[in-house]
Amino acid sequence: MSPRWVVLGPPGAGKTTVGRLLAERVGVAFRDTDDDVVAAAGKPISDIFTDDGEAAFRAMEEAAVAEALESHDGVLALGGGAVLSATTRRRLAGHTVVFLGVGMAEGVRRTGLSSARPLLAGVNPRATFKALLDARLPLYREVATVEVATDDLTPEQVVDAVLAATG
Ligand SMILES: Nc1ncnc2c1ncn2[C@@H]1O[C@H](COP(=O)(O)OP(=O)(O)O)[C@@H](O)[C@H]1O
Ligand SMILES: O=C(O)C1=C[C@@H](OP(=O)(O)O)[C@@H](O)[C@H](O)C1
Ligand SMILES: [Mg+2]
Repeated sequence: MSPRWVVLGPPGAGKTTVGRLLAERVGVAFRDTDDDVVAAAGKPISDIFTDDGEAAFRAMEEAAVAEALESHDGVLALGGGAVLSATTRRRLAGHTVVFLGVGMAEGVRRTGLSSARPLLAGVNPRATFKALLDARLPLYREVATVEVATDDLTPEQVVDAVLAATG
Protein backbone atom coordinates (compact mmCIF):
# COMPACT_ATOMS: atom_id res chain seq x y z
CA MET A 1 0.00 0.00 0.00
CA SER A 2 1.29 3.42 -0.93
CA PRO A 3 -0.19 6.95 -1.09
CA ARG A 4 -1.46 8.08 -4.49
CA TRP A 5 -0.16 11.58 -3.76
CA VAL A 6 2.26 12.82 -1.15
CA VAL A 7 1.90 16.58 -0.67
CA LEU A 8 4.69 18.74 0.70
CA GLY A 9 5.92 22.33 0.79
CA PRO A 10 6.36 25.20 3.23
CA PRO A 11 3.84 26.21 5.91
CA GLY A 12 0.88 27.96 4.33
CA ALA A 13 1.37 26.33 0.93
CA GLY A 14 -1.96 24.60 1.50
CA LYS A 15 -0.84 21.00 2.00
CA THR A 16 -3.59 20.28 4.52
CA THR A 17 -6.32 22.27 2.73
CA VAL A 18 -5.50 21.13 -0.81
CA GLY A 19 -4.69 17.58 0.27
CA ARG A 20 -8.11 17.23 1.89
CA LEU A 21 -9.87 18.74 -1.15
CA LEU A 22 -7.96 16.51 -3.55
CA ALA A 23 -8.91 13.44 -1.52
CA GLU A 24 -12.57 14.49 -1.51
CA ARG A 25 -12.50 15.19 -5.24
CA VAL A 26 -11.18 11.75 -6.18
CA GLY A 27 -12.90 9.88 -3.33
CA VAL A 28 -9.89 8.60 -1.41
CA ALA A 29 -8.83 8.92 2.21
CA PHE A 30 -6.85 11.89 3.50
CA ARG A 31 -4.13 11.74 6.11
CA ASP A 32 -1.85 14.43 7.55
CA THR A 33 1.29 13.41 9.41
CA ASP A 34 0.92 16.41 11.73
CA ASP A 35 -2.31 14.83 13.00
CA ASP A 36 -0.53 11.49 13.46
CA VAL A 37 2.21 13.16 15.53
CA VAL A 38 -0.35 14.99 17.67
CA ALA A 39 -2.24 11.74 18.26
CA ALA A 40 0.94 9.85 19.15
CA ALA A 41 2.17 12.57 21.52
CA GLY A 42 -1.26 13.25 23.00
CA LYS A 43 -0.69 17.01 22.80
CA PRO A 44 -0.56 19.83 20.26
CA ILE A 45 2.54 20.52 18.16
CA SER A 46 3.23 23.77 20.02
CA ASP A 47 3.38 21.81 23.30
CA ILE A 48 5.70 19.19 21.78
CA PHE A 49 8.10 21.97 20.73
CA THR A 50 7.92 23.65 24.16
CA ASP A 51 8.08 20.52 26.34
CA ASP A 52 10.29 18.22 24.29
CA GLY A 53 12.08 20.40 21.70
CA GLU A 54 12.19 20.46 17.92
CA ALA A 55 14.49 17.41 17.66
CA ALA A 56 11.93 15.27 19.48
CA PHE A 57 9.21 16.55 17.16
CA ARG A 58 11.35 15.73 14.09
CA ALA A 59 11.96 12.19 15.33
CA MET A 60 8.23 11.64 15.84
CA GLU A 61 7.52 13.17 12.44
CA GLU A 62 10.05 10.92 10.70
CA ALA A 63 8.41 7.86 12.27
CA ALA A 64 4.91 9.10 11.36
CA VAL A 65 5.89 9.67 7.71
CA ALA A 66 7.50 6.22 7.45
CA GLU A 67 4.40 4.58 8.89
CA ALA A 68 2.01 6.52 6.65
CA LEU A 69 4.03 5.84 3.49
CA GLU A 70 3.58 2.12 4.18
CA SER A 71 -0.02 2.07 5.33
CA HIS A 72 -1.94 4.88 3.59
CA ASP A 73 -3.22 4.64 0.04
CA GLY A 74 -4.96 8.02 -0.43
CA VAL A 75 -3.60 11.55 -0.17
CA LEU A 76 -0.86 12.08 2.38
CA ALA A 77 0.05 15.62 3.50
CA LEU A 78 3.34 16.07 5.34
CA GLY A 79 4.36 18.82 7.76
CA GLY A 80 6.43 21.57 6.17
CA GLY A 81 9.69 20.46 7.77
CA ALA A 82 9.43 16.73 7.09
CA VAL A 83 11.92 16.99 4.22
CA LEU A 84 14.64 18.12 6.64
CA SER A 85 15.17 14.42 7.34
CA ALA A 86 17.48 12.79 4.79
CA THR A 87 15.94 9.46 5.74
CA THR A 88 12.48 10.76 4.86
CA ARG A 89 13.77 12.18 1.57
CA ARG A 90 15.15 8.78 0.70
CA ARG A 91 11.86 7.11 1.62
CA LEU A 92 9.98 9.45 -0.73
CA ALA A 93 11.80 8.12 -3.79
CA GLY A 94 9.42 6.37 -6.16
CA HIS A 95 6.32 8.14 -4.84
CA THR A 96 4.20 10.76 -6.60
CA VAL A 97 5.33 13.79 -4.64
CA VAL A 98 3.57 17.13 -5.15
CA PHE A 99 5.47 20.21 -4.06
CA LEU A 100 3.08 23.10 -3.35
CA GLY A 101 5.06 26.32 -3.55
CA VAL A 102 4.23 29.62 -1.89
CA GLY A 103 6.23 32.86 -1.77
CA MET A 104 7.19 34.67 1.40
CA ALA A 105 4.51 37.38 1.34
CA GLU A 106 1.62 35.04 0.69
CA GLY A 107 3.02 32.34 3.00
CA VAL A 108 3.28 34.81 5.88
CA ARG A 109 -0.20 36.11 5.12
CA ARG A 110 -1.72 32.62 5.16
CA THR A 111 0.02 31.50 8.35
CA GLY A 112 -0.12 34.84 10.17
CA LEU A 113 -3.44 34.33 11.88
CA SER A 114 -2.52 31.03 13.47
CA SER A 115 -0.37 30.46 16.55
CA ALA A 116 -0.26 26.73 15.83
CA ARG A 117 3.12 26.85 14.06
CA PRO A 118 5.79 27.34 16.73
CA LEU A 119 8.56 27.91 14.17
CA LEU A 120 6.82 31.03 12.84
CA ALA A 121 5.76 32.39 16.22
CA GLY A 122 8.83 34.62 16.69
CA VAL A 123 9.10 38.40 16.41
CA ASN A 124 9.94 38.49 12.70
CA PRO A 125 7.87 35.91 10.80
CA ARG A 126 8.92 37.36 7.41
CA ALA A 127 12.63 36.81 8.09
CA THR A 128 11.90 33.39 9.57
CA PHE A 129 9.82 32.42 6.56
CA LYS A 130 12.52 33.63 4.16
CA ALA A 131 15.22 31.64 5.96
CA LEU A 132 12.97 28.60 5.95
CA LEU A 133 12.36 28.89 2.19
CA ASP A 134 16.07 29.38 1.46
CA ALA A 135 16.99 26.29 3.44
CA ARG A 136 14.20 24.06 2.21
CA LEU A 137 13.49 24.89 -1.44
CA PRO A 138 16.32 22.62 -2.66
CA LEU A 139 15.02 19.82 -0.44
CA TYR A 140 11.43 20.12 -1.69
CA ARG A 141 12.69 20.11 -5.27
CA GLU A 142 14.98 17.15 -4.63
CA VAL A 143 12.02 14.90 -3.80
CA ALA A 144 9.17 16.44 -5.83
CA THR A 145 7.86 14.90 -9.02
CA VAL A 146 5.45 17.81 -9.62
CA GLU A 147 5.58 21.46 -8.55
CA VAL A 148 2.58 23.82 -8.36
CA ALA A 149 2.96 27.51 -7.44
CA THR A 150 -0.09 28.32 -5.34
CA ASP A 151 0.22 32.08 -4.69
CA ASP A 152 -2.38 33.14 -7.27
CA LEU A 153 -4.60 30.05 -7.17
CA THR A 154 -7.57 29.11 -5.03
CA PRO A 155 -7.34 25.72 -3.31
CA GLU A 156 -9.78 24.32 -5.92
CA GLN A 157 -7.53 25.58 -8.72
CA VAL A 158 -4.52 23.99 -7.05
CA VAL A 159 -6.37 20.66 -7.03
CA ASP A 160 -7.12 21.14 -10.75
CA ALA A 161 -3.43 21.77 -11.41
CA VAL A 162 -2.33 18.73 -9.42
CA LEU A 163 -4.80 16.50 -11.29
CA ALA A 164 -3.78 17.94 -14.65
CA ALA A 165 -0.14 17.18 -13.86
CA THR A 166 -0.54 13.77 -12.28
CA GLY A 167 -4.09 12.52 -12.74
N1 LIG B 1 -4.47 28.46 -2.47
C1 LIG B 1 -4.85 29.10 -1.35
N2 LIG B 1 -5.35 30.36 -1.44
C2 LIG B 1 -5.71 31.03 -0.33
N3 LIG B 1 -5.60 30.55 0.93
C3 LIG B 1 -5.10 29.32 1.09
C4 LIG B 1 -4.70 28.52 -0.04
N4 LIG B 1 -4.25 27.34 0.42
C5 LIG B 1 -4.37 27.39 1.78
N5 LIG B 1 -4.89 28.56 2.16
C6 LIG B 1 -5.13 29.00 3.56
O1 LIG B 1 -3.86 29.13 4.18
C7 LIG B 1 -3.89 28.65 5.51
C8 LIG B 1 -2.86 27.54 5.66
O2 LIG B 1 -3.29 26.43 4.88
P1 LIG B 1 -2.85 24.94 5.27
O3 LIG B 1 -3.60 24.01 4.39
O4 LIG B 1 -2.95 24.72 6.74
O5 LIG B 1 -1.32 24.96 4.84
P2 LIG B 1 -0.14 23.94 5.19
O6 LIG B 1 -0.75 22.65 5.62
O7 LIG B 1 0.63 23.82 3.92
O8 LIG B 1 0.66 24.63 6.26
C9 LIG B 1 -5.34 28.22 5.77
O9 LIG B 1 -6.01 29.28 6.39
C10 LIG B 1 -5.90 27.96 4.37
O10 LIG B 1 -7.28 28.19 4.32
O1 LIG C 1 7.56 23.87 8.69
C1 LIG C 1 7.68 23.26 9.77
O2 LIG C 1 8.80 22.99 10.25
C2 LIG C 1 6.46 22.84 10.48
C3 LIG C 1 5.25 22.87 9.80
C4 LIG C 1 3.97 22.48 10.42
O3 LIG C 1 3.12 21.88 9.43
P1 LIG C 1 2.46 22.72 8.22
O4 LIG C 1 3.52 22.87 7.18
O5 LIG C 1 1.32 21.89 7.76
O6 LIG C 1 2.05 24.03 8.79
C5 LIG C 1 4.20 21.52 11.58
O7 LIG C 1 4.65 20.27 11.10
C6 LIG C 1 5.22 22.07 12.54
O8 LIG C 1 4.68 23.28 13.10
C7 LIG C 1 6.57 22.37 11.88
MG1 LIG D 1 -0.61 21.37 7.27
